Amino acid sequence: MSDVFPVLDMTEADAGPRARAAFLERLRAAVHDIGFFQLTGHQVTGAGKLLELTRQFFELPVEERDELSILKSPYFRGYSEVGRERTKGAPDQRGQLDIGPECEPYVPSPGDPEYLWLRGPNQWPKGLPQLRDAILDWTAQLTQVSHRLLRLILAALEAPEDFLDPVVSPDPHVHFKLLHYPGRDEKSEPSQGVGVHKDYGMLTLLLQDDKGGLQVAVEDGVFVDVPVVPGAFVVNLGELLEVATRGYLRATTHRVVSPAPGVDRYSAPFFYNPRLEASMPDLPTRFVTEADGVVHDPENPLTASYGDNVMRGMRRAFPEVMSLHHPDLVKASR
Ligand SMILES: O=C(O)CCC(=O)C(=O)O
Ligand SMILES: [Fe+2]
Repeated sequence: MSDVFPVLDMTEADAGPRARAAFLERLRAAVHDIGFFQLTGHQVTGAGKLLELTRQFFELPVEERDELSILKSPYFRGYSEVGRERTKGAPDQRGQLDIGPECEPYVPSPGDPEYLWLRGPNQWPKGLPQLRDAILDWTAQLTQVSHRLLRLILAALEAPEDFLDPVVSPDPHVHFKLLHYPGRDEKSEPSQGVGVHKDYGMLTLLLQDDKGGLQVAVEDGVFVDVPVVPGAFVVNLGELLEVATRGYLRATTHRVVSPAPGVDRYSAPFFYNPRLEASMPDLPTRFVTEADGVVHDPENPLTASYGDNVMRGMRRAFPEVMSLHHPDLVKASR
């Protein structure tokens, strides 16, 4: 399976012109052919500690986790118990903690774009005080790696490396989740850890433990397992890069199958996105002329506006947060 998901060593991009050219060629093939790869040589530290803290978070007493319930946050931040988040209308069998850039509480004014509700504070567990610093350190490191990787993807497409800098600078709207997939019930069929979807933004860097369960649709309805490569991030592209290249860059559909009974899986995806207010420009690359065009899902029409896309995703994923905190927006969309 390692041929399906290439392993790319980021240090090769800085190992002289020949190694760099070979790296960029492999990167271009990966982001065009499958839209998923494994990234090593990223120099990020703290993965073991973060996975251990993730496990400890989900072992906190349920009342402590519920204190951080996402239902308390108009900003879509906090803890969701198994079954709260929905993908294509069906409940996902995973618990999660949703985190975004740390901001003061922000209340948009009438007439402001709805997506400004995504600005606000995170909720942190009192019983695991180390978690906040570990996550802020992790997301700062991953923001840098993602930015380097985005520039390498642009270089691989023979576009100016800094072309997307104004879209992400100075404050990309990063999104981070801690995830716990409990084992399925003894007698049930493999169940929806997370349902079939594409990611919204530009790049996802996933840290996973050694249990596996992430699957990618290599063709319609044919899913293959993503192997566990110790020390690597699983990287995939989000819908905005697909839109910006008329489909040359692939945002590939994926899902997670719940672990076997008695097995717990932990993972932590980091989503690298534009600034909330940014619109995604078409990428100036000759490769788009070879592209087949974006396959639009009529149930999820995409626009170039990151904020609008992500807010639409939040409406679907967290309908209770919408009806509790944003009833006027629910009414407006009917
Ligand atoms: O947990 C995983 O392996 C993947 C999670 C995922 O695809 C997502 O949250 O968008
Ligand atoms: Fe995903």
